[in-house]
Amino acid sequence: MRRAVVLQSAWKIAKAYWFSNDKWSAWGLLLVVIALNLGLVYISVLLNVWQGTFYQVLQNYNQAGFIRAVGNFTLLVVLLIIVRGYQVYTRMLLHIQWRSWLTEKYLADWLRYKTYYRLKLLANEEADNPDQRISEDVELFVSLTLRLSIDVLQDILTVSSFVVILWNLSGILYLPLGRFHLPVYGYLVWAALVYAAIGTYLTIRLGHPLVRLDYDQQRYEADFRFSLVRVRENAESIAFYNGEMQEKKTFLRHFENIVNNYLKIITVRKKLTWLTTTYSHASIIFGVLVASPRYFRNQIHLGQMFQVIDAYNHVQNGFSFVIDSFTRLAQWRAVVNRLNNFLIYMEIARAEASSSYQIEVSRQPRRGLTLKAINVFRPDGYNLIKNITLTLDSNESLLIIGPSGCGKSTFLRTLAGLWPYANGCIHVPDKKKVLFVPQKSYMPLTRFRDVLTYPGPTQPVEDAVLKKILLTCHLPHLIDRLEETLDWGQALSLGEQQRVAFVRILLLQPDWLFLDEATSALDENTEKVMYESLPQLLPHTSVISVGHRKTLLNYHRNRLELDGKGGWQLIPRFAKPV
Ligand SMILES: Nc1ncnc2c1ncn2[C@@H]1O[C@H](COP(=O)(O)OP(=O)(O)OP(=O)(O)O)[C@@H](O)[C@H]1O
Repeated sequence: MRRAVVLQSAWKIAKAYWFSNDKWSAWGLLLVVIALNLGLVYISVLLNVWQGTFYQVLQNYNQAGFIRAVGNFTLLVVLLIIVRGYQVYTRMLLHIQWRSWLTEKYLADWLRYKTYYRLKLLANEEADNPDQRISEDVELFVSLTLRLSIDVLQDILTVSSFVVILWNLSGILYLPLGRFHLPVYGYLVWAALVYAAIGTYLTIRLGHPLVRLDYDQQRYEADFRFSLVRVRENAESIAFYNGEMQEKKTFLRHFENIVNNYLKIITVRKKLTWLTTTYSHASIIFGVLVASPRYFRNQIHLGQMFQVIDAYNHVQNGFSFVIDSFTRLAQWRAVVNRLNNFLIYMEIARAEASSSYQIEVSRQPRRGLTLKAINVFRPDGYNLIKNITLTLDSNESLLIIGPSGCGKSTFLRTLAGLWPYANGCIHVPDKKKVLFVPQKSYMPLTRFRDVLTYPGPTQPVEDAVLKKILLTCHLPHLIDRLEETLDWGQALSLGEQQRVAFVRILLLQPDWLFLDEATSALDENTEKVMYESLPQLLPHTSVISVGHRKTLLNYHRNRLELDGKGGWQLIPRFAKPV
């Protein structure tokens, strides 16, 4: 990204907080930090003046002046310690307030309109590892932005104050030019400026590759972490396949990227360290050398000589801000780039895939579900289901069947509003509860009671009700484990998890229920019990299922057959309701 674009993007990310509802406390805290910084600069100017006095009283063998100078020094240092402590405290307070606000914003954006799901469909590496963006990158952005901006401010203040001191101590230097002597005002300032400009230029040239390398390093680290997490999540499946060697290869491939990139980073860092060490050490003697002509001509005394050296160092440090902060700046650019891309891809994911893909959803007082000219596509544009039009009254049931890969699950995703690659019209009944149940339901890491009521009941569910439903769903052995917290997704068998999904259905009592192979792991008898419990306990619920098993035909009155080439056929009322 170009520099202007980086600044624009950083401003876009930062602006939201500084103009949010929290803006008054943010600006207030920032003002306090700035005031404390001003205080620190002022104290360092006083310490510089103190140096002049101190070395002069030493040179003059003035004991009373010496004792007074030691007393003043103690006072100044105590003040410095107190101000510095508060400066660090307020700066960190501002940091955590800003980070909290930004994290909440990113979390809300990521979860809004199912963006977390849509981002996965984009399958773009720029939108990868949202966990890293929200945890690490937000933290880095806040800490680096504060550090860089407050440091810049402090450096400008320091440089301005000490330039005045240096200017006053510089006097006029006469440069011999043939028979003339050219007067140079403030030569100590110009010398510092030229010295810092050369150092800055060299550092930028040398350190520039770090921007890309730091960016890649963060990405490789996140990919490596993610590959480890995947093995943890799929431990059993990998163990059955004896896939350890394959996994090891994947880990090492990701880790190799980390190492290779790191080697490139350390090569650049080595050169940069040579340059910055040379630069900072040379600057000490450079300051003395530049100030020495005036000292040896007796134009400044020893105290002023030390004052020049001290002021010179301050100005040097101020100018060399880019050098000291180069790696930080590189990191900051990379973080701004990543966060900006994340924002852009979240917006893209939320937007329609394209204007040709648009599902129009209207809510109607009628009780049935109507689909008009619905087309469902794969992301590559292949038309999975063409022009489907049908109406399903409430209390009806529909089974969707067809060969594997023909688009049954994708059709349900379209009806749920998750699938962006579709067009047509859907009229859905107004104010009705709708529930979609996938083949493998999500089991949060929480108490079993909360797993059953996920995503959270509007009213607490009584134990007696829970126990009764657990019995209905053939889960009697779990009745005594309601308070237990476990990784239930790992602990329960797939069949048990599917029965947990039925517990949720019976608790939620939806008006429209969509089941995507929700009984595929159950034996036929248990499947029968589950399906038969629906009309008995939820007589007003319309059920739409996807499945392969012939037995499912017994529990649905209508059938929709997909052929995988776009064709479909509705066979109404082929079976008796159970
Ligand atoms: N996120 C995706 N990216 C790319 N292609 C996808 C994605 N999701 C689904 N598809 C493709 O869309 C087609 C339909 O998939 P879908 O899961 O709907 O089939 P299905 O009929 O439910 O299959 P099965 O009976 O095996 O569960 C498949 O070819 C699949 O590869």
